Amino acid sequence: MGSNSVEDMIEASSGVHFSGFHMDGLESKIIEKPTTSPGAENVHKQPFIIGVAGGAASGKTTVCDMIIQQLHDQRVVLVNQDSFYHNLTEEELARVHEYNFDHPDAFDTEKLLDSIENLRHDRAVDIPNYDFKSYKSNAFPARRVNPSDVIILEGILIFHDPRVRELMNMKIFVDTDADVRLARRIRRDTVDKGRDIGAVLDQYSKFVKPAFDDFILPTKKYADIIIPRGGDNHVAIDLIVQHIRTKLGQHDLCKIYSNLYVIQSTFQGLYIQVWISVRGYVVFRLLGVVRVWRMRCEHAAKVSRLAKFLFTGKVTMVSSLFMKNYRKTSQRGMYCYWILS
Ligand SMILES: Nc1ncnc2c1ncn2[C@@H]1O[C@H](COP(=O)(O)OP(=O)(O)O)[C@@H](O)[C@H]1O
Ligand SMILES: Nc1ccn([C@@H]2O[C@H](COP(=O)(O)O)[C@@H](O)[C@H]2O)c(=O)n1
Repeated sequence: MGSNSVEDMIEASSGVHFSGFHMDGLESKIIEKPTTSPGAENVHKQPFIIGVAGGAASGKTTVCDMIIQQLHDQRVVLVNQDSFYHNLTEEELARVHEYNFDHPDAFDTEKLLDSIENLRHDRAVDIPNYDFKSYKSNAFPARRVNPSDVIILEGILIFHDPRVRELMNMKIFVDTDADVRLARRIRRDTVDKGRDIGAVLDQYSKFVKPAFDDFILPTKKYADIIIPRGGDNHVAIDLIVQHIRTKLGQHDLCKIYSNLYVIQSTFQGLYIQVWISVRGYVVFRLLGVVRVWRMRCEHAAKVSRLAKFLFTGKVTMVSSLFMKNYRKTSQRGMYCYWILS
């Protein structure tokens, strides 16, 4: 029996309204906890925040650019941790070769947090344009950044502060060999920044390498994904982009319905794999295709019975869970609460 005919039968028998929302590749995983349950129209839309860390010249910016290019149908902004370097005092400027730009204290993390908080609350922010030559964050006009669907936070120590880390929906660590990073750094700092090669090597051995070992490498454990070879790793980047798209699908639902849960499937190989409940609406995955069915609770019982009939035995637990939930719950809004409790 083809999937369309099954869906048609279910739709015909239950009188459900098919919203037409597709989420291919939805995973069976809890993805978001509800906090409040305002009406769908009033729910504040939260951006999907991706953190990209890794050593200097590991290819973080390159990886971010590739991700942004591939996510061309999304509104994405890139916020670089470099923009939040503290301005140096006159004294520090006079002895700049003794300044450690690779230490967590070199960054104004409070300002970074403030900017992200504003973006998360739909407010545009001005991100400083850091100048590596003058060591100033106010040498150029700031960049106006508008709230977006996706925010990418990139920087050597972007995983260092737990408050920043906790804002991230996905964490990526770009893992490139130290000798490759050093070779790129020498070229970049001498050619692009006009620095003396002796000073570049001194800075590397005095600050960059120790800080990598002490502060950057220890944050690798927070990464959800580690990309070896940075931008050369097209397979990893393709997979990440695919994953972001999937997550954005789920995330969009969570943005719309604040009390949405995706529940863990324990019935491997079943046709109905994932059940999500949204304040009286039901979303489920049927025959490998994820569809959002909008139905009232009274229709849910009919669909449950039909599913049980069609997939005899296979969906007993799901449907009984479903029925039990339906019977126990008189208020529509309580539906998903019961499933997880
Ligand atoms: N895969 C690569 N192959 C060759 N050069 C690269 C590659 N990735 C990055 N680079 C170069 O290395 C330097 C640092 O890359 P970048 O992406 O800016 O790293 P990061 O943001 O980690 O400092 C840049 O000059 C960039 O052009
Ligand atoms: N005035 C400065 C500020 C920073 N650096 C170095 O930049 C590196 C971080 O930038 P990436 O884009 O490579 O992540 C870091 O290692 C700092 O030492 C600098 O040299 N001068």
